[in-house]
Amino acid sequence: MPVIEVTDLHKSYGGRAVVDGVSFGVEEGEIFGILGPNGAGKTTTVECVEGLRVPDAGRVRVAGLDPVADHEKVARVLGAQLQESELQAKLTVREALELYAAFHPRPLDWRPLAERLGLAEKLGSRFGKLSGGQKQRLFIALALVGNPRVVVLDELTTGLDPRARRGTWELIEDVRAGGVTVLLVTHFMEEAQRLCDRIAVIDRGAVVALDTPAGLVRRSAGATVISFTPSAPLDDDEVGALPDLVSVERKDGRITLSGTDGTVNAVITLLARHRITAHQLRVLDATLDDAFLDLTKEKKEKTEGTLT
Ligand SMILES: Nc1ncnc2c1ncn2[C@@H]1O[C@H](COP(=O)(O)OP(=O)(O)OP(=O)(O)O)[C@@H](O)[C@H]1O
Repeated sequence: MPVIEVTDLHKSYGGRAVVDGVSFGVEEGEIFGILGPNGAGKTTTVECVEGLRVPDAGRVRVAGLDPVADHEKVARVLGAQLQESELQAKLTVREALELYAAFHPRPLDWRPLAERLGLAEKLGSRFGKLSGGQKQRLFIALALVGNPRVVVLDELTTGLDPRARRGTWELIEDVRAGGVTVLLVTHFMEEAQRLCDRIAVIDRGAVVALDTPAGLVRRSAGATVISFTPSAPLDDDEVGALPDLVSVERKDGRITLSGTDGTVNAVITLLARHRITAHQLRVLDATLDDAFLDLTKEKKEKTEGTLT
């Protein structure tokens, strides 16, 4: 049974549906990502999972519990990243960690957690005096200190420098290795690709795709791009007839085609048949970025610059 179940969730603000029939299930021990453009309804969805918002319709369960009706029980199994307004400016880092540990029956030892998140030097500092990245790291520590069964991380590493970001990814991988289920909202494709077992892409309040990161990339319309400068002109009709062709661009004698592996093989066969040499040949696989842009219907841009 999934540890998080969201079924046909609906939520409107002022008559405008921002979550419009979202369903997904997260298995125990999974890292499940939610990706989507700004305003897609991701935070609203996870806040319904956390019991911070009351759904208009639909069903949400965390470890079999209703996050609204069983809020206190859910709070014992679920750790969530706080919003800045939820912590008093005068609280020190140590006090915040001790306070949040005290809320839970079997908390983690907060000292190694603070050390791991680079907060050991800041234990005596007041929350209001921390930098944005230090606050963010404290929020991650507070989400984990209760030793939760499920942790919800909304924009986990936003505002962190690259070293802190990588350290946080390793921490989350270790947390998962300990059996914790992670629900992660992110805008960083590298983060989603590295951490997530499965990803739901939400656009305009609805799940438009749910798959593994590799599965999402495979669905991308122009999953493979081949670019080259032919030694002699290529016939338009023959290019247009290539299998699985998604787009063709010609610029300054260079041709860029997107399609599948089949398109690439057919181009190579076509070139060989006409004894045309492909100068500066480049073949690129699509990334999660490409899949995201395709799935959320934004204009995909594969420029010459990215290929050379
Ligand atoms: N309390 C509220 N009252 C009115 N509208 C709201 C409220 N909270 C969110 N919204 C609106 O609902 C929509 C979805 O917001 P939500 O925060 O869920 O999106 P998101 O996908 O998390 O976006 P982002 O990536 O920008 O954080 C947005 O248009 C937002 O302005």
